[in-house]
Parts: sequence; structure tokens; C-alpha cells
Amino acid sequence: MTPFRKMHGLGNDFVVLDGRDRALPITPARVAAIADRHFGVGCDQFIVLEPPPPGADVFMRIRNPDGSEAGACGNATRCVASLVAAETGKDRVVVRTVAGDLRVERMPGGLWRADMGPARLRWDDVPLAHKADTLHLPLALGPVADPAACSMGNPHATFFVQDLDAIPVAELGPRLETDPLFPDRANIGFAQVLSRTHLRLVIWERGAGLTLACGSGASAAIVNAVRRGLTERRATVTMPGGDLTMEWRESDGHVLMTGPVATVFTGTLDLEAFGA
Ligand SMILES: N[C@@H](CCC[C@H](N)C(=O)O)C(=O)O
Repeated sequence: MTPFRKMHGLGNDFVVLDGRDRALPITPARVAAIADRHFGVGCDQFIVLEPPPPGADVFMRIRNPDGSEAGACGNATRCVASLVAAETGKDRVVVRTVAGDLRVERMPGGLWRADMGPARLRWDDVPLAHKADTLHLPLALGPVADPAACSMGNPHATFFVQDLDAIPVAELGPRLETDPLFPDRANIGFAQVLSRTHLRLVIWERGAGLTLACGSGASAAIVNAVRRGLTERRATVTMPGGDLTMEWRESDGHVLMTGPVATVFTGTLDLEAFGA
């Protein structure tokens, strides 16, 4: 049996396994089965801790419920950093993903701040299928149009809308995620500007669907809002699961994300019982 933790950041929930001492028999089919909310444990992302490469405290592998692998997960980054910090007594932790190193530090009030790295703004960073202006993508569907895109280690497009409650996110999300403009698919954000320091955001996540919060999506939203002249560089992003405090730092273009972490239960899994 393999121990696991169920964690979440603002309701964006994770099954977290520890593969640092032994390689775990994880396959895309097993991830999908365990992530299933009726026949498995249920989660938005399936996270495996792997041995720390030189220069990092842990390697974090991120998989979506459809079995696909992702380069970034802001909410899981905070959760994993808090675990490693509890083990090591450190207040600063370096989490490595396939997209690079993320530096996370403990903040007052049980919060954690992750440096999500630089937003990457070129069309081939996102990536897009062809050259286009990432500040105004040639993309429209139903009531939404003209998103801005960037990469936070994973692909994001943000649509700015007048009334978020009027947007049929579950209907538009899957079609936009898989639009041919996005060769790797994309996470799709719908953002309403409430003030120069406050955004409301709903995310349709690539490989996961609607989630209660998305840290990399909030990062992309603040970056794209600032690029459009809609908000200041520091703003609160309110998602269905709660708030993240975001900053797109002027000095180096890094995005800083501050928010909570939670462990809600622990258990054991028979990985072999979840298919091949
Ligand atoms: N929930 C995450 C993002 C998870 C990965 C995403 N679905 C992708 O495929 O890129 C976050 O908090 O950033």
C-alpha cells in the first residue's frame, strides 16, 4: 500500500504521493482512475514528490486527471513547499518542476508565497500554433473574444469579460482549451475586472476542467491584465475557492503568488488496483 495525502489550495485539490524513496508504478491510466471523483479518491491534480535534483529541495511531478503532465501548478507548489518545510524546518523551499525552479517562502498567517518565475509572452512560448500577438489572440467563441496569452510554465489564455456570471464557462471551456491555436491545449481563464487592484477569475483548466482555483491561471490573469492596462501590478484575484494575492514584479518580470495550503486527510492506496 502507498500512503497519500489529500491537500488543497483554495479548493484546488491534490492527491500527493511521495516517490522520493522508491519509484512508484504510476501510469496515466492509474492517475485518471485515482483522480476520478466517483470511483477513485478524486482530485484536480495528481502530484508525485520525486528525489530533489541538485539545487532544489524536491522535484514535483504534476499530472492532470486526464493523465497528461503539466509544467506548473501554483496551488500545488505552495502545498508541496509547506510539506517539505515541515520536514526540514526550512522557511524557504525550492520546488523543481519540468518547467524549472520555483522558490517558495513561509509568510505570516499560515500563508505561503511562491515565486512563479517570469511570465513568458512570446507566441512560441505559450505555445501558439502560428505567430500571433499574444496580447490580442485571434480567437472568439460565443460571447467571448480577444484573449491575451502567456506561459507560466504552462499555457494560459485570459478572456476579459464584463459580467463573469453571464459566461457559460463549462460550455466554452472545453472548446477553447482544444482550439487548434493551442498545439499543447491551454488553460482558459475568464476574468472580470472589479477594480484596479481586484480581479474575479474562473478557470477552465487543461486536462482537469472547472476548478475552484488555479495559481498559474491567477498568475497569467494578473500579467495579462497589467499588459492590457486594466490593473496595477499588485492585485487580489478572487476565484470560486477564495483569494490569492498576486504581484507581477516590475524589476524582473517574476510573478509572486501568496495564498493558503491545507491537508484534509491522509490514507493509503493500492496503486495496482487502479488498472495497469
Ligand atoms: N491547478 C494548477 C494548474 C494545473 C495544471 C494545468 N491544468 C495544466 O495542464 O497546465 C495551478 O494551481 O496552477
